[in-house]
Amino acid sequence: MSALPIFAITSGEPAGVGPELCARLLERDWPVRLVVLGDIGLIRARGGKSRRVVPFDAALGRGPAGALEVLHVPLNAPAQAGVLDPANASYVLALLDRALAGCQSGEFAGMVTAPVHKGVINDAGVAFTGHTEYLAEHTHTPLVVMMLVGGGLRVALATTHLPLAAVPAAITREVLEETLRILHADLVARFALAAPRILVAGLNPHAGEGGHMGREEIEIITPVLETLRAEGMRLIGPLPADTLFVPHTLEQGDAVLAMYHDQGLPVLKHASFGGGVNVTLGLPIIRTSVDHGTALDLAGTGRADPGSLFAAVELAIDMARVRA
Ligand SMILES: NC(=O)c1ccc[n+]([C@@H]2O[C@H](COP(=O)([O-])OP(=O)(O)OC[C@H]3O[C@@H](n4cnc5c(N)ncnc54)[C@H](O)[C@@H]3O)[C@@H](O)[C@H]2O)c1
Ligand SMILES: N[C@H](C(=O)O)[C@H](O)COP(=O)(O)O
Repeated sequence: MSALPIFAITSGEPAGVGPELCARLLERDWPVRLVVLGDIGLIRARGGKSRRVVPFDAALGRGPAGALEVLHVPLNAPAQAGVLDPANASYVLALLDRALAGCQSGEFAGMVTAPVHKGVINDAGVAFTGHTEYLAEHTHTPLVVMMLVGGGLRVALATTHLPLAAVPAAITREVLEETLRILHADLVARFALAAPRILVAGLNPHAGEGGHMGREEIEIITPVLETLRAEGMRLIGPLPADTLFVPHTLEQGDAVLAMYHDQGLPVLKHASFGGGVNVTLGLPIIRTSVDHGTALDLAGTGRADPGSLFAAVELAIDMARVRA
């Protein structure tokens, strides 16, 4: 029997829903080998006593049938559901570091991340804005693109986790052009779209109303679109963001590029929360993630929906196949 590709699943913030959602991966038969990274005692405790949770054995070509394999990374401090503890921030980051190292070495075919709590990592003294930026930095990738997939939509972002006041200055011609190049290239290479059509949002209300409500569309966005169209990219915009997401317009594109986090993600999450997937484009590895956060209010209750984690695993597997 040939060895199965292994995908690493980081279990994320130990006070959140990540550990119990990872334990629920047992509910399905997967066509690949899944290895959850986390404290094995925590995964067992949050998954319920009857769950079969076993240590990961790298020497095996396949994991034991009907069991969930855990690559044990010890907690720094006991974890209590719903209660954040900065003492475990370095544990959360160690999960990411181990998964990334495995992806880079070829041990893992990709990584899927359960949610982390950005605030508690910062409270522990580590500047952290998200997996997206962390993985970019730790793979020395100058620019990556966050894209969420769900509800029949693909929504990518020109800027990610930064204060709204900092958004306009962050959208330079260089950043926008490179963002569109990454988005286009990965839609081709990882989503099997031969000639993707990308709907590009404006930044300002009504896409600036001809310059009367902001000039970024005229000075930044339109010149970049013209440059890239001349190379053959199929780009539509800049479009007013309020009507970009109406069905008639969405039908004309394969993906949307929104200018900032809360321009694009509320629409996507309204359409698919609990079943959406967050993908990092432009990385040298495959990384997908859930569309939700740590849900501290649900942690330990067993009521959190595993749908987004399942969809994230499925998408990572699909992306690996397209790429292979
Ligand atoms: N992929 C990630 O690591 C990721 C994604 C989003 C948010 N976050 C982080 O999570 C933390 C909490 O964020 P938030 O409170 O804004 O969002 P949240 O997604 O944790 O919670 C928002 C609401 O959705 C519910 N919810 C979340 N996941 C659910 C699930 N699986 N099943 C059923 N209901 C679910 C919660 O109970 C809550 O009512 C923040 O630090 C945020 O930055 C992390
Ligand atoms: N922006 C994401 C969302 O709203 O779902 C989330 O914060 C996670 O981002 P990272 O994948 O960078 O952690």
